[in-house]
Amino acid sequence: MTTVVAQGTFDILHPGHVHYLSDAAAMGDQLHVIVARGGNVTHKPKPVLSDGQRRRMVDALDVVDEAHLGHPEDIFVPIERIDPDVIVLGYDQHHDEERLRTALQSRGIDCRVERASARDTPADELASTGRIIDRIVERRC
Ligand SMILES: Cc1cc2nc3c(=O)[nH]c(=O)nc-3n(C[C@H](O)[C@H](O)[C@H](O)COP(=O)(O)O)c2cc1C
Ligand SMILES: Nc1ncnc2c1ncn2[C@@H]1O[C@H](COP(=O)(O)OP(=O)(O)OP(=O)(O)O)[C@@H](O)[C@H]1O
Repeated sequence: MTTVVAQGTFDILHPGHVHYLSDAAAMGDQLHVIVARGGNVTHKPKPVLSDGQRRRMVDALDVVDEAHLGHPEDIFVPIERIDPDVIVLGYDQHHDEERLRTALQSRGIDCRVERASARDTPADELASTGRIIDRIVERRC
């Protein structure tokens, strides 16, 4: 049984998220997803939706076995509990794979780090939370 972990903010689900999570699920038998706490999202605007709503929506996806809210302070606490064989990063996520491997080793966590593939977005789709919000502002405000 290969356990896989994916993680992200997942604010306003879109086909890019489905692609990432399907790719991650295909790398093992069981997919656990860690949903970032809004308070820890500092590299882009804070999520619009609450921590609980984002977790519930990810948990409802077919490819996901279980979605967990992230830890408020220590990102390795949920990893230690889930004990994955593989962590799959999104194709464009800012985390440095080598630094993550080193940090996992120093915590005594034995797991691989992989990257999901990118996806070509069809012309009629918006596969970006930021772009969906821009479209809403443009059309509804
Ligand atoms: C292995 C790993 C575990 C993580 N665990 C948590 C966590 O427990 N709590 C949290 O708030 N963020 C956690 N994060 C960080 C968020 O998921 C991070 O903000 C996310 O990578 C943002 O991605 P996005 O910009 O694609 O949404 C973790 C990141 C990694 C790489
Ligand atoms: N079009 C896409 N193709 C492949 N993966 C994607 C795509 N869109 C998002 N993802 C993956 O899902 C992860 C989580 O997405 P995230 O919550 O950051 O939303 P986002 O839509 O990329 O956000 P924003 O557009 O506001 O930067 C991303 O880091 C990325 O790896």
